[in-house]
Amino acid sequence: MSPLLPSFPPAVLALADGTLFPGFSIGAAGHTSGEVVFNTALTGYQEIITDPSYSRQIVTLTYPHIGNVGVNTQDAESDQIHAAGLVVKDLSRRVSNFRSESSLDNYLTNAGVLGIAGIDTRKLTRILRDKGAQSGAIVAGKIGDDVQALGKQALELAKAFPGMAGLDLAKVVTTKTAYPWREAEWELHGADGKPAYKTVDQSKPLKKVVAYDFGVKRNILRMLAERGCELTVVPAQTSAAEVLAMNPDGVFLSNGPGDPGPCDYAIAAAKEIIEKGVPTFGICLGHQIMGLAAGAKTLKMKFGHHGANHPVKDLDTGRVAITSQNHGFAVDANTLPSNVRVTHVSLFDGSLQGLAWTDKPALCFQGHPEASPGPHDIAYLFDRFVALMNATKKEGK
Ligand SMILES: NC(=O)CC[C@H](N)C(=O)O
Repeated sequence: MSPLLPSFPPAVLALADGTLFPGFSIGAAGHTSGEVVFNTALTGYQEIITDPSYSRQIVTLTYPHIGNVGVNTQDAESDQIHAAGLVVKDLSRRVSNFRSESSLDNYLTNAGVLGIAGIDTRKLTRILRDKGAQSGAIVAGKIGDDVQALGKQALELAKAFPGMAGLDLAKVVTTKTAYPWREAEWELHGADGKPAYKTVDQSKPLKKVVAYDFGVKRNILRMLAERGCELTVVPAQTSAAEVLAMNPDGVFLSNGPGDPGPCDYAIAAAKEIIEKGVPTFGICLGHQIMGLAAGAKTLKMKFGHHGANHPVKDLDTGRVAITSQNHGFAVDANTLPSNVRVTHVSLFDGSLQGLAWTDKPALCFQGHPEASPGPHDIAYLFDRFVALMNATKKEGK
């Protein structure tokens, strides 16, 4: 075991295929299970584990040195850690960053979330890449605990986790009540190095946007607000009638965890809103829900896309964008109706990345244009949504 963490209690990660990875417990003690996925981003561990789309997933970070910049209040993408567990190679023993408020280890512990360090994440990633994402579990014990017994328990839990297919988690992680959002992007400046948040610029023509929260990341809301959107964030199960009664200029469907297939309430709402001709934009789970609303099917990918370096081609401009990705399901390109066209494809595996409706003001993207973490190459999709709203005559105006 890694000599770097001699004073940490033992923990074992088990995969459902029977592979055991003994390591050291970081964060909370106890046990957790979920789908084990790997993320190849080099930065942004705090944004990753607080992304609600990771609910019920144990995230392996392939970058080997994690925790060195600590954690802070501003970089959380939601109000809690959503990943079911965290797997790293080396946990940085020192935290050094002017924005750091706490260590990753403490952050996990305070949130009651388990992590495991000292794992050969390259070996683990090769298994997940070759066999596909699979169920797994972490059991974290106390110093002196029998590692074999921990492993046995972890394997039982791993085998008992049913997998992500069929799981509707959007309605689990969504906000309970609607709320307004006015915070725009932030900048780092000032002697204290604290971020300064901008609010919606009232001098620009404002757009009223209703945002469905299926597990929304804050930076999406900020990037929409930055572009003059006054947002009302609504629970996942809000009906189309309620949304349309707000007379929005546009509707946004957020990212979120789980399988899009069982989200029948959201698929029905998206269908009605798109058919009404209200400009609609979806990201990740929102994109999948829009695809299902159009009559297409979704499929489970072998190991999905989780990272911040995924090349995606814009078929309209021919330009390649390096994008952030986090999804395990995808819209099946072979099932698209004739009024929906493919706008973006992944240059890693050719899978479908973006859609636009030919007869309605609607578009959606499988990856994460808000990045956080990741490059901003594809942030122009937010501008396209605003342009769609500008080009669409609102009923009654
Ligand atoms: N980031 C997301 O919205 C993920 C969507 C969906 N849960 C998937 O895994 O494909």
